[in-house]
Amino acid sequence: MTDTGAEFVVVANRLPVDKRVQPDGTVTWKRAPGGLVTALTPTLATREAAWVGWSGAAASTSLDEQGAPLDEQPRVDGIDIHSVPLSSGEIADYYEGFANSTLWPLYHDLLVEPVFRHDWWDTYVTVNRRFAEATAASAAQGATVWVHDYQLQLVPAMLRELRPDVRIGFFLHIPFPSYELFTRLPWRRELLEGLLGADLVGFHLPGGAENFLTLVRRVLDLDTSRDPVGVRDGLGSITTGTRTVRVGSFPISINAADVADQASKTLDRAAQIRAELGDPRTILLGVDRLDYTKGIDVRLKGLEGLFAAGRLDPAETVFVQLASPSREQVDSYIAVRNRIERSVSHINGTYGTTTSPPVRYLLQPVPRDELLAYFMAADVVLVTPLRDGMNLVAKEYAACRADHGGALVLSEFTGAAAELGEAAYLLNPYDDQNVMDVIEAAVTDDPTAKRTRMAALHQQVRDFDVDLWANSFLQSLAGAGAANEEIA
Ligand SMILES: O=P(O)(O)OC[C@H]1O[C@H](O[C@H]2O[C@H](CO)[C@@H](O)[C@H](O)[C@H]2O)[C@H](O)[C@@H](O)[C@@H]1O
Ligand SMILES: Cc1cn([C@@H]2O[C@H](COP(=O)(O)OP(=O)(O)O)[C@@H](O)[C@H]2O)c(=O)[nH]c1=O
Repeated sequence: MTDTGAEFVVVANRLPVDKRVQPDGTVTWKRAPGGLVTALTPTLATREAAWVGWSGAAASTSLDEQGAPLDEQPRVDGIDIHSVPLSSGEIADYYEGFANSTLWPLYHDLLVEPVFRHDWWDTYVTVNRRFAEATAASAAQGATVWVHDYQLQLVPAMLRELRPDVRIGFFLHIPFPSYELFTRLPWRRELLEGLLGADLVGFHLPGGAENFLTLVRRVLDLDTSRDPVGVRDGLGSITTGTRTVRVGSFPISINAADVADQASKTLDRAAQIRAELGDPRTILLGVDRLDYTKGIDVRLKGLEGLFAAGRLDPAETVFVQLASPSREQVDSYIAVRNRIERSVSHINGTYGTTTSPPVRYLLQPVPRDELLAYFMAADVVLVTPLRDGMNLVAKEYAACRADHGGALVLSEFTGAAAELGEAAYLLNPYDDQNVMDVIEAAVTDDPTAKRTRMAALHQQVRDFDVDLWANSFLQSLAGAGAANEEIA
């Protein structure tokens, strides 16, 4: 970053690092897990960049030995970090409240009932303004600013007011709902107007982009394009005052070559994992944040059904579920955790022995190398969300398997299904019978057929990687920004 600000600024709810304050007051910053962080790391490595976000902890007033405030702007892995402080009340009302108890369930097809509270909305506005102000202070003249996700939908308009000179892109990582769902929001106009501060608004899938165009047309009465939106191409457009906001579909991906390379170094550990699990005939694997959207209970129910019907032998099958704790103070997350843990106990109590339970469940974040070793050890990976914006786990598994081993079971209701659906074992998580049939097929299918499918999956993620995602978005943003600057 120069003295006058960074040329490229990422703005996201989460920093790509976690802040830890030790009992002696020492502060350390550690890389944090999560899809967005994983996806953007390679892009940032090639740019002089700043990242504005929240550390994940409540703001403290900790002082160093000289009585000065602890540094909230470290440089980590070559990125200038600008930490936006949130109080514990703001975490409750903005993050756990409006973001994850209102918007998250509403945008994920009402899998749980969204809560609409005006005090949460007020805090969402306050926190979005704080993010916009921190961004305005960190961006160089004419910088490119990339705002991410549902937690920050008001930032584009707030930032444009503070800094009309910068180019603003916004990308939504979760599904964008239909008119019928979105218009339940008492603040529907404000959220749409917030997004329209951007030069380019991006979604994973064309369907999200088209929902947005429809909403802007019907709620705000603005002129929009009506043609179908393409993938990385065929942008939609909205005319607002003298500006044109472009709207597009940019499916996120991963650094597949890097994942394949790292995975190839984990083969000894993968063999050890198989041995530690008792060398079963089949290892099934799930890897998720513990979220009700991920359908962890769907796969447990399917597995139980297959054991009960004698279609899979629990003595020869181990299902490993790696679950990373998430949003642990939110009621719906406490409820899904209880449901999953009851189901794991029930299956192990019914179909296991004291020495070989068929389900192994870990409620801890798993480091990357260990995760890749599990992918290499697994015969089948189960990705069964009821709804998911993309799902990078599915793409990471495909990238790992350069050996064309294993099989991917994938829900139709993930963004990833749009690209991987033909070669994966696709299932409908709402259909019990289909869940059992598809898991059974992925376990028992002819090995040659499985290898053909995995070869296609692997090639897909190699061809459409995260650089393509970032470059296509940023190129479209440059075009959209330049067109608006010409008019201004
Ligand atoms: O920050 P948290 O509350 O701990 O949640 C972690 C992230 O979850 C969501 O991820 C989404 O983005 C992925 C990458 O595009 C996508 O594959 C996945 O389908 C989405 O659910 C959320 O959107 C992020 O903001 C969170 O940081
Ligand atoms: C459970 C777990 C996951 N990871 C990594 O986190 C991301 C998850 O991304 P995805 O798009 O599948 O879903 P969300 O963003 O969570 O909604 C992926 O890169 C995983 O490899 C991890 O590093 N450690 C974990 O324990």
